[in-house]
Amino acid sequence: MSAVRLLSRSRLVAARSAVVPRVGAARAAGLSTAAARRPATAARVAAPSLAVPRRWASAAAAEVEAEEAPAAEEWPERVLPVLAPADKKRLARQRNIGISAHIDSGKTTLTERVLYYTGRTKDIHEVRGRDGVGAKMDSMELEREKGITIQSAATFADWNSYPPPNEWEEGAGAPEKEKYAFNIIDTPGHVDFTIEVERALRVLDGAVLVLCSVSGVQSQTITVDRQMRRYNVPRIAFVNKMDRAGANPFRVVDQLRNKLRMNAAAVQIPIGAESDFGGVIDLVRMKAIYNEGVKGNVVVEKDEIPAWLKELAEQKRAELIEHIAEADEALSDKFLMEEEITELDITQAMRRATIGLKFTPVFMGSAIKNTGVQSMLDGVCAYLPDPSQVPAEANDTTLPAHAPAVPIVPAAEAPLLGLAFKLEEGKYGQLTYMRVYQGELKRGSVIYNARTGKKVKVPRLVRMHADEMEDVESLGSGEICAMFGVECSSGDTFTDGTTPLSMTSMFVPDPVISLSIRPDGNETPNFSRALNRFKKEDPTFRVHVDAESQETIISGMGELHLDIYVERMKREYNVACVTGKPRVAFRETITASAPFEYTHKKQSGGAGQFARIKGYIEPMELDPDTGKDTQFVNSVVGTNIPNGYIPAVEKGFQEALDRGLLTGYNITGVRFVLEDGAAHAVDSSELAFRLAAMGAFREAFHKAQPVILEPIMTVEVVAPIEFQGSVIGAMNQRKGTVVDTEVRDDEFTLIAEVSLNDMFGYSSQLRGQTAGKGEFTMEYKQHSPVLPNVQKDMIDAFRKKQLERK
Ligand SMILES: Nc1nc2c(ncn2[C@@H]2O[C@H](COP(=O)(O)OP(=O)(O)OP(=O)(O)O)[C@@H](O)[C@H]2O)c(=O)[nH]1
Repeated sequence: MSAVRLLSRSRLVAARSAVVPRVGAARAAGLSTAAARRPATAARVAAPSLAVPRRWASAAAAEVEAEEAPAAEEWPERVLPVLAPADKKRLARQRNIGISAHIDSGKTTLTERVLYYTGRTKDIHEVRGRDGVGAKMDSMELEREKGITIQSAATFADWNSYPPPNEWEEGAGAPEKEKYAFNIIDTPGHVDFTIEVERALRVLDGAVLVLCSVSGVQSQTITVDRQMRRYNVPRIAFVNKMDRAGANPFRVVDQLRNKLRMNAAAVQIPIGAESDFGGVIDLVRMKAIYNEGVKGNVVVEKDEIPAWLKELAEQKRAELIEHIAEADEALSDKFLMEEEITELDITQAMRRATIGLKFTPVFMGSAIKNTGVQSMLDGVCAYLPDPSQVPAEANDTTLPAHAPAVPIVPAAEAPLLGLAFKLEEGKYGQLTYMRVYQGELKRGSVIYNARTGKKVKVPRLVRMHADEMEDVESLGSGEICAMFGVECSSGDTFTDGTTPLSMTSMFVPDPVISLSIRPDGNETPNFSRALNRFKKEDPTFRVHVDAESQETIISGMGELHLDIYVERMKREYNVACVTGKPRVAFRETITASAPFEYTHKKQSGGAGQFARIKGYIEPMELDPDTGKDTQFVNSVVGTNIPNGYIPAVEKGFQEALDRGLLTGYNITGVRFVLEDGAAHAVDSSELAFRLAAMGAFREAFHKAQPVILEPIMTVEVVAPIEFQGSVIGAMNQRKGTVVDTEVRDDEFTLIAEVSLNDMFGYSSQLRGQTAGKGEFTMEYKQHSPVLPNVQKDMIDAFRKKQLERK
C-alpha cells in the first residue's frame, strides 16, 4: 500500500502539492505514479507502521491529562492510507443520505416511495393510512398511532442510475446505468427529537431537504439547515406536495435563497400544477418526465416538452446555469466567455458545487401522487458525495485535546474505526447502529470500545430495513450497519484495537424541561431499567435524583419528548408512572468576574482541616470546540498548593456548579481560575481543598452579579387567516415577541420568541382559538436572563421552600 506521511492536515496539503510536480517527472523516468506520489520520507515507512501497539486501545479509555501527554515534538508521525482503486470504485456507488425537514412535509411518505421503487417493499402503506398497516419506516407502535416519526430508522436499498457526471466523458454518450447502494435515514421532524436529526447528520454524507410546496421554508427547516451546516452536509432539496392547492416551487426556491441564504436553483419545472400536476421537466437534459404504471413505478422520458412550457423551461434553465456558475469557476469562465455550455458541463459543475456546499439543486414532485421521486433519487446519485468525498476526522486519544485532528481515509486496509451513533433495544437485545469510517467490520471479530477500552465480539451483523434485517458477514468503510449484543453508549467509537484514534463527538443540546416521575404503585426493577436504557439511547434525556426532595427527575427537550418516554415506560416495561408538573430547566450564571481568597479551616481536636485558595471566577461563553461553557483553569505557579490537591479544587468547583445558589438550578457559563493558595503539612487534605473550592465559589458567586436564565423558544404558528388577530393576541398575553408574520392566500404564519415558562397549555389554547385548524412548533433558541422582578420572586420562593424544609 502506498502511503503519505503526515503530521497534520496542513502538512497533508503541503505534501500533496509537493508530490504533484513529481508525477510528470516520474512518468518520464518510467516509474509508476504511485511510487512518485510517495514522498521520499514515506518510502522508508513500511505499511505495518499503520498499526500502533495494542495497548493504545486501553490507553484511549482514559482522558489524557495535559501534563501526561507528550509534547508536540513527540507526537507520532501520521501515516495516512491511500484509497485503493477497489475502494474508490465501491465507494463511488455508495450514498449515505438523510431525509430531513419540517414536521409533516412528507418525509416518511417520500421514503415509503423510495422503498417501493427500490424494490425493498412490495407495496406502499401510508402514514395514518386506512389500511391500518402504517408506514414501513415508522415501525414503533407509538409512531404509527400518532402518525409522526419518533426514532430514525436506517434502511438499506439498491438503486440503478447513471454513473456520477464526473465519470462521464464529453461526446462519449450516456454510459450504462449501474447499481448504487443507499443507506437512508428517515429522521424525525419534531424539535423534541432534534438529537435524532443531529445523530443522523453526523454519520451521513448528504441529505435531501424536503419542503412543502405551499408552506416552503418553515421554522424546523431552518433548524435542520443549521444542523446540516454544522456538519457540512451537502444537500439537494425536494419540493414535495406539488399536488396541493397553492403549490409554488419557485416561491420555495426564493425562500431557500432569502431565508436560508442558500445558492439554490430549480433543476426541474412542474408540468401542470395543483390537481393537474402531471410530471416534471428536467432542465439539464430538457426532457419531460412522467410517472406511469403501477403506483408510478414506470418512468417515461419524452424529448418533447409541452409547447406552453418551452419559454419557462428556457428561462429557468438559464437561471440554473447562472446560479451554478456563481459557485463554480470552470462553468463561470465558460459562462463569461459566452462559450457553448454542454449538458456535461452543467452536471459536472453542479456536482462539484453541491459537494463543495456552494449550491443546492432543487427537485420537485408529489410523494403521495407518486410523481418525481425517481428523478430525485437519480439526483442523489449524480450530485451528492460518496463517502470518500466527505472529510471526516478523528482524535488521537494519546495526545492532548489541542493536537490536530487526524483526517480519515475510508480505506479497507486501514484499522477499523466505527462510530456507534444510535442504540435501540429490540426483541433480540441491544441493537447498535454503526457507521464504519475505515477498515472492515466482520462478524465474529473482536472490537474495542475506545472510550472504555473494553473488547467485545461481534456476534451478529445486519443491514437494517426499518424493523426488518438482513444478516451480513462483513461491512466495508463508508457503510452503515447494525450490530447485536454490543454493549456501549451512543457516540462511542469502536476500533480493532490497533489504532489510538477516536471519532470526534457530536453536539448534544442541554435539556430545557424536566418533571418528577415515580411508578404508580410499588417500585419494580423495571423502573430504573427503563430509565437507564433511555438515558443510554438518548443523550438529551437525563435522569437524576433531587438531593432535597429525593424525587427522580427526568429532563429533556420538550413536553412531547418526555411524554413519549413516560408512555414507553408503560408500553415496553409495564411501569405506569405518575409525573409531576413539567418544570422549565432554568439555569444560573454570573455576569461579572469576582475574586476569591478563601480559607477552609477546622480545628476540633485531632487532625484539623486546612486549605487556602486564591483566584477569581469570570463569565464564560460556550466553547464551540468542546461544547462546554464551564472550565477549571489551573494557573498556580510554585508549590504553595501541592500538585496532588489541585484535582480536589476542581472537584469542589464542579460540585458547586450542580446546585445553584439563587434557586438551586444548575450553574453554567463560569470559568474558575485558581492562582495561588496555601497548604499545611499535617492538616491539609483533599477534602479540605474540595470544601475550600466550594466555599470560595459560594463567596465569589454572590459578588459576580448572578442572574437566572430561562429557555427562550422560537414558536411558529400556522393557522387560517381569520384567526390571525386572536393568535397574535394570545402571543402578546404570553409576553411573546413577534419576529415575523407572513400571509399566504388563506393562511398565515407567525414566528415569535416566547419564554418556555409562558408556553404551558398553549396547544389546547391554540386548538380552541382556531377550531382545531391551527398548528404550532416550538424550538429552543437560547437561555436569556429572566426579568429582575421574576428573579426576585424566584429567589424568595426558593428561600421560603428551604426554610419550610428546615
Ligand atoms: N397533498 C399531499 N400530501 C402529502 C404528500 N406527501 C405527504 N403528504 C401528507 O402529509 C402528511 C404528513 O406526511 P408524513 O410523511 O408523515 O410527513 P413527515 O415529514 O414524515 O412527518 P413527521 O415524521 O411527523 O415529521 C400525511 O398526511 C401525508 O399523507 C404529497 O405529496 N401531497
